[in-house]
Amino acid sequence: MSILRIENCSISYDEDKYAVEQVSLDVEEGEIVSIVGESGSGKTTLIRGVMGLLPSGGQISGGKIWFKDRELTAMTEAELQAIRGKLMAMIFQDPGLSLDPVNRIESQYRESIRTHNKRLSRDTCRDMAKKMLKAMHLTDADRVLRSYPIELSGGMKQRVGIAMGMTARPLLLLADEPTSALDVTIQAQVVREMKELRDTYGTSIVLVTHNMGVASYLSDKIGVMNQGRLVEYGTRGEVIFHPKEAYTRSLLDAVPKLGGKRYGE
Ligand SMILES: Nc1ncnc2c1ncn2[C@@H]1O[C@H](COP(=O)(O)OP(=O)(O)OP(=O)(O)O)[C@@H](O)[C@H]1O
Repeated sequence: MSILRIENCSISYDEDKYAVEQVSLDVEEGEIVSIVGESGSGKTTLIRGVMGLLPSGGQISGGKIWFKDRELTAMTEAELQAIRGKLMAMIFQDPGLSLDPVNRIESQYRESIRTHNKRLSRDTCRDMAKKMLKAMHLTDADRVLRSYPIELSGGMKQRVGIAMGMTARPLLLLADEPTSALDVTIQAQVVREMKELRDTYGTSIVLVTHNMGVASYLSDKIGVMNQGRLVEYGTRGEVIFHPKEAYTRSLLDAVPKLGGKRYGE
């Protein structure tokens, strides 16, 4: 069954220009879909539109978005809020920005869990947090929980962000460039850990990235956006090895080769 279905969706900030134009795509249960494209191609706008979190001035000007059998584009803000964070979570590019610098990780984590489960005890919240932090390979979870954000590295903060997003076991995780602020080695680890989370919990993931290498490693399907349009959409194998569009080929050609190979095959 589709977890996310986007049908002919257009999103605009100005009346006469579309940031996203007539995009349609399907994300199945447990599937990882990457949306690739250059800066300004509309990737962030598309996933913010799915979450109902467009910046002011942005609006869905056409089409429909479905989460399972419920139409998101017909929901009130209160209905969307009930879904956000619980069934559908979003992770942002800069892990530092979503954490409050003056509070320890544990209290922020607890607050995020209690948004949807008000009655859970401190101990229960702590156990839930520790379990998910360990799943993200933060082995010294106690120390992480005691820390302030400034005491953690960029990679650790991003793992905390992903763990927090995953604690409610959402069916869909939307991740906007979740690794691009990290250095290359840490990036590869975090990407691998996201894949493990999908394997463990069956979460569908939509990943926005400008990095075709990351998309190729992680995805079941890849969508390519150019100037607001989804110009290519298919399985990883189709898009990487048999791209239909010259634009996709140009993105593929830009991926650096490692040991004469680009995609580890
Ligand atoms: N808050 C906003 N107000 C007005 N226009 C915006 C706003 N946010 C984005 N846009 C415009 O919408 C288009 C798509 O931008 P978007 O940020 O979705 O692209 P992107 O592919 O995610 O780029 P990046 O990789 O740089 O984040 C661009 O033309 C951009 O200028």
